[in-house]
Amino acid sequence: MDFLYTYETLKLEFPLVGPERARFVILGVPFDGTTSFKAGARFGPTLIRHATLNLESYVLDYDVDIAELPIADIGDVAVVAGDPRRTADRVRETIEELKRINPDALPVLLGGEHSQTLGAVEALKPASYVVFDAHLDLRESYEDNPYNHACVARRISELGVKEAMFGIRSGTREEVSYAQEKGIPWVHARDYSFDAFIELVKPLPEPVYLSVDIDVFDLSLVPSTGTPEAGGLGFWDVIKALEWLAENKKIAGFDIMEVAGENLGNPTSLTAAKLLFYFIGMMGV
Ligand SMILES: N=C(N)NCCCCNCCCN
Ligand SMILES: [Mn+2]
Ligand SMILES: [Mn+2]
Repeated sequence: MDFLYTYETLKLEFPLVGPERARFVILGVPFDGTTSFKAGARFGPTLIRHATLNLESYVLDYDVDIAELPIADIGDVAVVAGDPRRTADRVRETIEELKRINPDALPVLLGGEHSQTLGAVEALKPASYVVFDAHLDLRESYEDNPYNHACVARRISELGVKEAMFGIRSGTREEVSYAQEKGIPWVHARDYSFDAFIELVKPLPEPVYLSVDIDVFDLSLVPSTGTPEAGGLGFWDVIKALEWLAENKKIAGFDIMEVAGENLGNPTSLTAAKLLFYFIGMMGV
């Protein structure tokens, strides 16, 4: 099966299936055209796939070997350099193609800038958007571009998708007012607790699109990301929250975004790869 806009990349090390038969379909989005601080998100998908080589496919916690699950990797989207909107259109079209041949497929995006989550949300039309992020991403526009990574949650909210945000520790006064005006709940990283998480996600309508901007973690875990911020969440905080969602909500799609760097095996990619295996493992139980 060929997709219009994707090309082949490094694969995971265990046997994969075709996208027609897969339950999990990995898609890389190596875009970093609007990155404002640290470069290198274009290498995110390759870095994450490479970092998986370090991991056992058996996830101890769930007694699940993800090598036995039907996973496809359809490669990376060919980006339109410097154009987040046209690249996100390609993400949307690729996911639409995928859903036509396999309506049950769960897209798993590896990024790449957070701007590209918009394309996945447009394709999947979830009722809710749950995001782990250091940043509110609610700007009307940033650096003259409404499709900049710093605006993605704003664009998604304008689609009428209900949102809830966790691990936040950066935003502007305007973003905070917008969240307040629209009733978008968010939990500051320093106030984060599992109970606070449950309280906000329980009432959300399904299906839920789940997005992890890797910068939600404390920067000691993820130094290589576009806009790193001190004071973030721990690895198990996020895993525990995802486990609750996997158990209690229908998930439309999942992504791990903003992984960057130029060195194979960097800590950020290892954090992202571990998160990827845990997510597939918990969904595969
Ligand atoms: N969603 C995001 N990653 N937002 C952060 C955008 C960059 C803000 N830099 C502001 C620097 C002011 N000196
Ligand atoms: Mn962020
Ligand atoms: Mn973000």
